[in-house]
Amino acid sequence: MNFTIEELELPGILLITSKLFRDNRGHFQEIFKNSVLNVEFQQCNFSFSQKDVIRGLHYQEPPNAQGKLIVPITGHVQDVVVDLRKNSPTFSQHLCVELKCQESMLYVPEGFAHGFAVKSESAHVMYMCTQEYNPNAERGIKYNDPQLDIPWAVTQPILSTKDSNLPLWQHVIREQA
Ligand SMILES: Cc1cn([C@H]2C[C@H](O)[C@@H](COP(=O)(O)OP(=O)(O)O[C@H]3O[C@@H](C)C(=O)[C@@H](O)[C@H]3O)O2)c(=O)[nH]c1=O
Repeated sequence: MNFTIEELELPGILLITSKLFRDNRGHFQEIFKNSVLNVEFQQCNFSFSQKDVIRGLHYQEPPNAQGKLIVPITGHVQDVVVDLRKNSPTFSQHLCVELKCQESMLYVPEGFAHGFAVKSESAHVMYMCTQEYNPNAERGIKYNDPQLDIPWAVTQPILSTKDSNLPLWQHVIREQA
């Protein structure tokens, strides 16, 4: 078995490591195997970001909610998830996980908002999604929402205009109630 999987403090969030096979050419690594993580993916994305970028916090509304396998291809990111599952004992709680290329990946099931901050000079991040992108279902929460109080590793982030204007947690929850 080339993988180790550890469920973290928020139920359903899986930290995944995969064995690195080194040889005289370089190295080889498995990223995903259906027998290890029994998830069906519908889309695969790839983004490049410079240091101090924060992307997030993003999610899609059901029935377009996405589970995501986050794979840093280069660099080092602080990955952040927020539990949006109303019936979850950890509803509204967040988790920050350090992800380094070749060392760690994260599986984030449906029902979480997701984002990351780039700690290295740059980072290429690939992520596989269980549902296709749907701009009408796309939602977000302001990364620095005071109620969520996430200890971001980047204090003066580079953001997209869209992410600078995301609503606060209290408005998101009110809309969903
Ligand atoms: C996410 C996405 C974006 N796009 C387009 C929309 C937009 O014009 C451009 C850039 O989109 P965004 O600014 O939303 O990209 P980005 O901020 O990188 O969005 C991503 O952030 C991370 C944290 C996630 O968890 C992802 O699910 C996704 O929401 O790409 C697609 O065509 N397909 C997609 O699947």
